[in-house]
Amino acid sequence: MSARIAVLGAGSWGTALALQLARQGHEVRLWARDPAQAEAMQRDRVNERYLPGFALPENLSVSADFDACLADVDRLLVVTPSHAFPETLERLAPHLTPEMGLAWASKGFEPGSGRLLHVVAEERFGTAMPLALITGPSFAKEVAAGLPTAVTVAASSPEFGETWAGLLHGSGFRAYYTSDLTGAELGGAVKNVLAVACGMADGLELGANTRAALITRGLAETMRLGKAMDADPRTLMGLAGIGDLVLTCTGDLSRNRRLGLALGRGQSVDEAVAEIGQVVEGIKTSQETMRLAERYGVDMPITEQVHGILFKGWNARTGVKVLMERDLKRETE
Ligand SMILES: NC(=O)C1=CN([C@@H]2O[C@H](COP(=O)(O)OP(=O)(O)OC[C@H]3O[C@@H](n4cnc5c(N)ncnc54)[C@H](OP(=O)(O)O)[C@@H]3O)[C@@H](O)[C@H]2O)C=CC1
Ligand SMILES: O=C(CO)COP(=O)(O)O
Repeated sequence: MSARIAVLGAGSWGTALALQLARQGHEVRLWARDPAQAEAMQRDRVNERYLPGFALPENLSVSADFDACLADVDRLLVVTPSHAFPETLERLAPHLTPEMGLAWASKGFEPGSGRLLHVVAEERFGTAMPLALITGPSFAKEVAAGLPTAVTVAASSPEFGETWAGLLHGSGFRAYYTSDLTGAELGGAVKNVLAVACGMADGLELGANTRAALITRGLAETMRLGKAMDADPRTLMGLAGIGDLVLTCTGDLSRNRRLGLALGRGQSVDEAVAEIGQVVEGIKTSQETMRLAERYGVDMPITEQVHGILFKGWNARTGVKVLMERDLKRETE
């Protein structure tokens, strides 16, 4: 059944998900915070700034009027960068009802506290509010192009997970659902930090063995954190974990991987971020992941190196040496 859906955040991912929902026959209202951008998108029927080349269909409208976008909608989906998630919740609060429920597709933690976004939402709206996160290996450009993609919807109840999977599912886009919000959020956030590490190794031309080692040992440290935070390990072995980790560590569409590549080739963080011109979640997420690692007493050496390189002036080549010279240990501990 077709629904009226507000998508809040008109970057590359918000636009691609709005397109996918519109393809399924829903009436989609996309909110852009910049009035000039909203006007240009509504007029030219394309998101020239964040997702050029994909025509917006008639059943997708764009506006900078937040309240008008949310008036009388059946469902709403937040797709801002994670640092804007708490303020977006405050703005949407007067419109939100338990019948509507809250969904989001941002990947990251609350800045300054490291809290998972579902914990932030639960604290704001209570445990009766249905919550769902859309995550998994999904580059916006490929979804917009209609290339086959599989994601997972992690939700506070199987019914709400199935609802969102049903809204999105179709036209070569396959949506699974799960109830492990913690595992799904950890997988989607920490992989951005690990993609910076893989990009750096590739920028330094360290070869395919290094890349495979970083992906595998990166998964090991994510699983250690997941265990400490009661995530289901099967989630981290699925689309939200290894799936997104492999995509982001190896696919050059990844902004996090591209940041790493630039750093490995000797560019500064500021230069690289300016050149990418879009959100690079791994930067803030490296800080918050270190906060979580310390809070839960979990060893996360790759994350620690990325964080040190981004924030403390550590050297990327030295970082690899430090990782290689760690004490001998069992693989599976
Ligand atoms: N792109 C992708 O392939 C995927 C992205 N994601 C996740 O989706 C989230 C959004 O990323 P993405 O769309 O790619 O980012 P982009 O960099 O493409 O776009 C960011 C968008 O967020 C808007 N924005 C920035 N700050 C705020 C704010 N405070 N309030 C409201 N809007 C704001 C920007 O508006 P303005 O132009 O006015 O600055 C812009 O429209 C991230 O968490 C990302 O990890 C997940 C899966 C795939
Ligand atoms: O999350 C993504 C794909 O699943 C997008 O990754 P980047 O943010 O690194 O571009």
